[in-house]
Amino acid sequence: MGEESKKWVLTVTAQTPTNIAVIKYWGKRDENLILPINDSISVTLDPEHLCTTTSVAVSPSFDQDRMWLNGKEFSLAGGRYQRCLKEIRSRACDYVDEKKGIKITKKEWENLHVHIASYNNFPTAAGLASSAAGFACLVFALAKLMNVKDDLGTLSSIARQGSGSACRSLYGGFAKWIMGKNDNGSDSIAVQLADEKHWDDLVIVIAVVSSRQKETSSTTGMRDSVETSMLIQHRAKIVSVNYFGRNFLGGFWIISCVEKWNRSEESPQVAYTFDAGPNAVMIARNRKAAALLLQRLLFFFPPHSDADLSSYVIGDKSILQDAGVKDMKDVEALPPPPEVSDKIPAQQYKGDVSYFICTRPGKGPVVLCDESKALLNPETGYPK
Ligand SMILES: Nc1ncnc2c1ncn2[C@@H]1O[C@H](COP(=O)(O)OP(=O)(O)OP(=O)(O)O)[C@@H](O)[C@H]1O
Ligand SMILES: C[C@@](O)(CCOP(=O)(O)OP(=O)(O)O)CC(=O)O
Repeated sequence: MGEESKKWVLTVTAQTPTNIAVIKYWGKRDENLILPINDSISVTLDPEHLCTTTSVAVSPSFDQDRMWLNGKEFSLAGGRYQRCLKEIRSRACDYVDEKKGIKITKKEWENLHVHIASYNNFPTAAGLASSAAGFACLVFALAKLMNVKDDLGTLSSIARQGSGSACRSLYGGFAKWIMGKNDNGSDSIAVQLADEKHWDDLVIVIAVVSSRQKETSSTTGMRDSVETSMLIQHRAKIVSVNYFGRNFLGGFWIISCVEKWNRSEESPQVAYTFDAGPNAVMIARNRKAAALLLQRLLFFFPPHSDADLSSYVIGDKSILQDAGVKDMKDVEALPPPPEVSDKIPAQQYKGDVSYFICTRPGKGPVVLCDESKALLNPETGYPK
């Protein structure tokens, strides 16, 4: 290849949502292929509030595959990254861009290196499913770059090999990861159950108790559970006992607040769930329930007095308006919820929650055409 022809760079940028499981994946029957021991179901969260953006580039001038995560170079040596790259490369198709004079044959993709730059707009490895959005975005962006023609089900089975929960992030709305039966994992794929419009007034409120990196990863946590627990089918309990760790109390008081309220109503208003960490995820059946929930949460878990409300409740702030809370004065004026007994003064937990994220079901992966959103320079293929 002449020096002139080494100059071209081809890039694609994609954005992919994260997801929260309502029926959890917990435990693998195959650690390498990442095959689960049960089906799982999740809600995809609105990428406007929580998402990964990944730019990928290919150029004959690159001499190795490289990745930058949240601005820092990140090794691609791990087996999970290598497997995703290999699977996508093996499905690459001929690509022609006559205007730019680029022609890449299926065979040539095998020897071309890629650059990857990714950014999570939320804390990484803190129990907010960064690996789910991250691997889904990596696989989706690479598939677009390499002109892969396979369907989303196949892409989900590749993302699964990066991180199990990632396979569900290939779809908007509500997704199911079918565990499958085959030893080679070919039938362990995710499917969409319903799109994001199916239940469009569902509101998800995440109490971020700690955005520090987790002390135990999901991978290690579920391996320990499978190896040591005879009660894996009761894993919800096991997760809470083993992995709340230091921030256990924040999560515990949130459960207690939600339970008390649900019991006082005719039917449950809010469901709650935890992934492998202390952050509580609450799912309100509609906006009215979400506003009432937020009033309760802000009453029991007010921010420190010097905090700024707009950074304490982030995401879909319209729920704050529905709750009638405009500023810190409104937070301080919130009365104890009616289900709290008049005789015992309600206990409040100031500062126990770092912040709340209000969000809703969202759309699946998209390609971003706006050049300003790209993380790699289109001329050089290096981070901007
Ligand atoms: N944008 C990204 N692109 C590629 N890989 C990512 C990205 N973000 C996170 N990861 C990978 O995921 C790992 C973090 O996954 P981990 O399961 O420990 O935490 P989490 O996904 O944030 O939490 P959980 O899965 O328990 O909800 C990172 O170390 C990195 O390898
Ligand atoms: C508690 C969970 O969030 C576990 C997620 O585990 P990961 O998908 O992060 O684990 P690996 O497959 O080892 O990468 C439940 C769920 O998302 O279903």
